[in-house]
Amino acid sequence: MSADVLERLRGGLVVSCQADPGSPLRDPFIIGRLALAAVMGGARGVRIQGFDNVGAVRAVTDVPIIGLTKTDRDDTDVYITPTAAEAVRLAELGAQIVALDGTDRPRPEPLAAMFAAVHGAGALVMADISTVDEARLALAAGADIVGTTLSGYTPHSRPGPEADWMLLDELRHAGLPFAAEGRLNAPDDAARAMSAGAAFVVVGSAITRPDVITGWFTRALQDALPE
Ligand SMILES: CC(=O)N[C@H](C=O)[C@@H](O)[C@H](O)[C@H](O)COP(=O)(O)O
Repeated sequence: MSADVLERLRGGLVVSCQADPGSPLRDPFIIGRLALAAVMGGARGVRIQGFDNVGAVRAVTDVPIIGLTKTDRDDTDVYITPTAAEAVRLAELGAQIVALDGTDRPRPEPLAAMFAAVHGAGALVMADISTVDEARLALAAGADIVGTTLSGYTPHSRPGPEADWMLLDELRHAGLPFAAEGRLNAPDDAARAMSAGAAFVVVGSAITRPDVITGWFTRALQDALPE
């Protein structure tokens, strides 16, 4: 795998097509349809969670797939692709990029070994980080790109209803290659992230979680009701 796949994504939108436990969209056929709709709208790539979903999406489109698993484990807070075996399986199923937790939290397997396994399987590594220090460490350990995915989701990163704009600035000033991901909930946010130096932008909820989007609207209506 060459870095060509990153060039295909550069300057473009990646749509994360995921359905959480309990969602009526949690079905590989539906995830495949969401991915096709995203491609129809101009997405350069898709971010897909789970083996069955990666397989289903690979069967219907050849756009680059960023694959990941979400695995709840008792021994660690790391849940995005926590093991090399999962990472390699994603690559075998057709993910050209494997996303995995690149935070500095205790993890079941060392980062460098996981990166080597992904590269050995012919895929690239997107390390999902929550701070600029984690980005530095992950890139030094061999990640091909970092994603701001986990900012706000670790105890030591900035929480907030908005994207972590400060982290984007820090990554740019440090000269580190990054994808912007997380709480980019409007086209203007995506454009701002690109202007802030992102190689590409990943949007999930605002495009593919209708339950979440509906909640934004219903809450706005409730707030607008007269007392
Ligand atoms: C923190 C975490 O587990 N993020 C997940 C990573 O794959 C997804 O649930 C998000 O939808 C994705 O990162 C895109 O973000 P947003 O949905 O905010 O556009």
